[in-house]
This record gives sequence, C-alpha cells and structure tokens, in this order.
Amino acid sequence: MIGRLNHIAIAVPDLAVAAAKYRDQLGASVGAPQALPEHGVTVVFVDTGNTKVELLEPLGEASPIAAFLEKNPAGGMHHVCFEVPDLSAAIARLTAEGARILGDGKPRIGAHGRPVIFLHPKDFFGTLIELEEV
Ligand SMILES: CC[C@@H](C(=O)O)C(=O)SCCNC(=O)CCNC(=O)[C@H](O)C(C)(C)COP(=O)(O)OP(=O)(O)OC[C@H]1O[C@@H](n2cnc3c(N)ncnc32)[C@H](O)[C@@H]1OP(=O)(O)O
Ligand SMILES: [Co+2]
Repeated sequence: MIGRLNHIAIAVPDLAVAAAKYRDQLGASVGAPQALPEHGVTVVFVDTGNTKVELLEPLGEASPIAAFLEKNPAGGMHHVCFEVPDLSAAIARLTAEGARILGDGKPRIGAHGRPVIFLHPKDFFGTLIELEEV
C-alpha cells in the first residue's frame, strides 16, 4: 500500500526564519511559501531530490499544529507523508483494521493539489502519518 516517502514535515515557530536557515546554512533548494488556510498552515517545501521537507507554521486561529508548537515551542518533527496509489482503498483497509482517519475521515486536497488523509498518531507509534494519493 504505502510507496515513496513524499515528505517529512517539521513544524516551526517562524517559517521565514526556518526557510532562510535551510537555504543559507544548509544550502537547500527552498520553495516559496504557500498559505493554505483550509489546512490552517503556511508551508515551504525544501526539495532534497529523493524526497521533500515540508516546513510549516500555523495560519489562523484554529491551526491543527498550534497545540503541537505549544508543547514544542522551538519546533519539531510533525508528520511523515507516504504516497499511496489509491486513497479510497487505503481508507477502507485502514478503517477495517481499526485505524482512525483524522477529521471527517474523508480525503482533502493537500499542498500538491492531490487528496490526502491523516492517521491518528496514537495508532502508529506516536507518529502522525499523512497519506497522499499519487
Ligand atoms: C499542507 C497541507 C498538508 C500537506 O499536503 O502536506 C499538510 O501537511 S497540513 C499539516 C497540518 N494538518 C494536520 O496536521 C492535520 C492532522 N492533524 C490533526 O488533526 C491534529 O494535529 C492532531 C494529530 C489531532 C493533534 O491535534 P492536537 O490539538 O495536538 O490534539 P491533542 O493534543 O489531543 O493530541 C492528541 C495526542 O496526539 C499527540 N500528538 C499531537 N500531534 C502530534 C504529532 N504531530 N505527532 C505525534 N503525536 C502528536 C499529542 O501529544 C497527544 O498525545 P498525548 O498528549 O499523549 O495524549
Ligand atoms: Co504534509
């Protein structure tokens, strides 16, 4: 079911500072910020060639990463995103096996314009997993 690692996401308190650090201190190829109000975050993608790093900061009052940053004020690893060929089939299989799909359980369009879901971190060893249909 899961395929490539599409991205590793790092929640940061200040996206501009984090993007500059990746660009200037790590010499990384850093994309432009993308405000995604429907997801409550602004993101920047760092392309590493074999995968991406998604730097994200809260956007708006109800950001789903606000509580995470309260607990981790300097930032931290937030989620990993795996690619799947068929998100509906993945939802059916995971639900049948008792995994919790976050939100209303339905796919939403993610930063790449493709459908994504999130699995509860408590069901996968304390790791928030995002699945993206590619
Ligand atoms: C840009 C679009 C898209 C893309 O295309 O890439 C994105 O990546 S959007 C990214 C932001 N959106 C999301 O993360 C949506 C899914 N996340 C959520 O719904 C929430 O973050 C959450 C997972 C339900 C947690 O919300 P929170 O307010 O922190 O709830 P709790 O405090 O009740 O947390 C429950 C429990 O889970 C632990 N937790 C929280 N976040 C994480 C995490 N990132 N990794 C691991 N564990 C996490 C939290 O500590 C609580 O544990 P206990 O304290 O032990 O109960
Ligand atoms: Co993501």
